[in-house]
Amino acid sequence: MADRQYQQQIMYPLRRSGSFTQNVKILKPFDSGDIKILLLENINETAVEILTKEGYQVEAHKKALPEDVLIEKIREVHCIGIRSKTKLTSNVLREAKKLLVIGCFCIGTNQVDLDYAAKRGIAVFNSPFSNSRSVAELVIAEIITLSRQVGDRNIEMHQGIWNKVSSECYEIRGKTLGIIGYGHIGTQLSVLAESMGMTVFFYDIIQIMPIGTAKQVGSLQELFERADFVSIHVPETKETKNMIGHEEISKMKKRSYLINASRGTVVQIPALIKGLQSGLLAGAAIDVYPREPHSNGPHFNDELNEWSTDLLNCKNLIMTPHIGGSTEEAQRMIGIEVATALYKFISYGSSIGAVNFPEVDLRAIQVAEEKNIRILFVHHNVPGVLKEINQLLSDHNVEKQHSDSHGEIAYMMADVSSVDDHDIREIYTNISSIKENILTRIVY
Ligand SMILES: NC(=O)C1=CN([C@@H]2O[C@H](COP(=O)(O)OP(=O)(O)OC[C@H]3O[C@@H](n4cnc5c(N)ncnc54)[C@H](O)[C@@H]3O)[C@@H](O)[C@H]2O)C=CC1
Ligand SMILES: O=C(O)CCC(=O)C(=O)O
Repeated sequence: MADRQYQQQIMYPLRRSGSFTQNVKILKPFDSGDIKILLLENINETAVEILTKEGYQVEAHKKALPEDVLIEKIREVHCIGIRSKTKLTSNVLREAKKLLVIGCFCIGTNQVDLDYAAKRGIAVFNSPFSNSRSVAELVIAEIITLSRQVGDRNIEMHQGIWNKVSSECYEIRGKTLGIIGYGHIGTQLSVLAESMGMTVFFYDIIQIMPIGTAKQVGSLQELFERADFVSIHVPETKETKNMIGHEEISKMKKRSYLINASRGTVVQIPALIKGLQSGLLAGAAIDVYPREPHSNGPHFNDELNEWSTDLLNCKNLIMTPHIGGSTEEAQRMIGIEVATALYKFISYGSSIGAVNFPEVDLRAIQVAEEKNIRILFVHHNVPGVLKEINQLLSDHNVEKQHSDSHGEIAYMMADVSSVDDHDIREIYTNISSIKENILTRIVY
């Protein structure tokens, strides 16, 4: 058996995936040794299984790591998987000398410095909608719970207090829901709310086709004037930071309800507390906070956020520990989806679905194409680079090539046939010496 074929079949026997046909060649990296993966924040077991089966070394932790430990560990790994708590700032990423790819096992990617990662040639993947339904269902539960003051009755019963009241307890049928951010979660919520007899209005910065009989409004002001319940489903951006403060809350209908399961920086909590204390708001539900603890335990206090005690003392306030997407179904789906994107990028170079990177892919190399190699080249997006690379490859047969750009960076994949083992290093050295090179890899 030829040496390369032997390595692929004997040394990498686990690197097989159900999504690949038998004729597809299992590729292995040139010159990067064993691939090490660090998974944090209790990422679902499905991801651990998929990545281990690919032959990678997987280290999984249940919690987020303190920044100094994170920096220590990130220096050694090719891939890191996180959820919403781990902050991958430029300070942290600067230390990541071997890092190829980041997997956000969630929807939000605001915890990662996406531009800095791209400039370093590090692709970032997320799971754009696998937990959307879970968030929407939680919000529906909260709308009913707030409307019936179930949270307060539950606390009282746990204290042995029987307090049977109907004052200010309502059905949700016939009430109006105002959704801010009509994306994956907002639209799911819209459908569920309408099926329970609510009228839905939404505000979004882009024009969106309404689902069912929901209607888009032109301003937040209009939404606040109409809505009995306001639920926020925007990403964390410069524009959404502190989006809801005293001024916005004062425009909401008297005795309305505010729900935030988006990001903790979107609602100014002191303004929310004031709205609840003054009686303007009849209740609120909060799943996300400006600062969230790194691990489970008794960490939610004034040291973490200075207003915690005031918030905890508010009436008809449901507080949950960022569990909008925390269901078995969502976590399983996210585990499969993100882990699959990660191994396809690491082993085959496909960047389809990356959030900060040009999306490039090539059809698979077949087992019969024994001497084919795949060049993966991330470079600065300036004129003349492709000419240079194609000159370097002019003595070889480029079977297929795909290139695309995203802002300042570009990514090229090229499959080259009939390359002898001793030529691989030379190709690698030549390409990675191009002035505009950010990151060159070869898999074969
Ligand atoms: N609590 C939890 O566990 C979870 C929280 N989330 C958060 O929810 C956010 C939304 O998730 P998806 O619906 O999947 O996102 P999405 O990207 O599908 O939809 C977001 C919508 O917000 C709109 N938008 C952006 N900026 C806006 C602004 N300034 N004003 C009004 N609308 C604006 C966008 O145009 C888009 O239609 C995520 O970015 C994440 O931060 C997501 C999943 C779970
Ligand atoms: O489940 C998580 O850790 C984070 C969920 C979330 O906020 C997201 O998907 O953006």
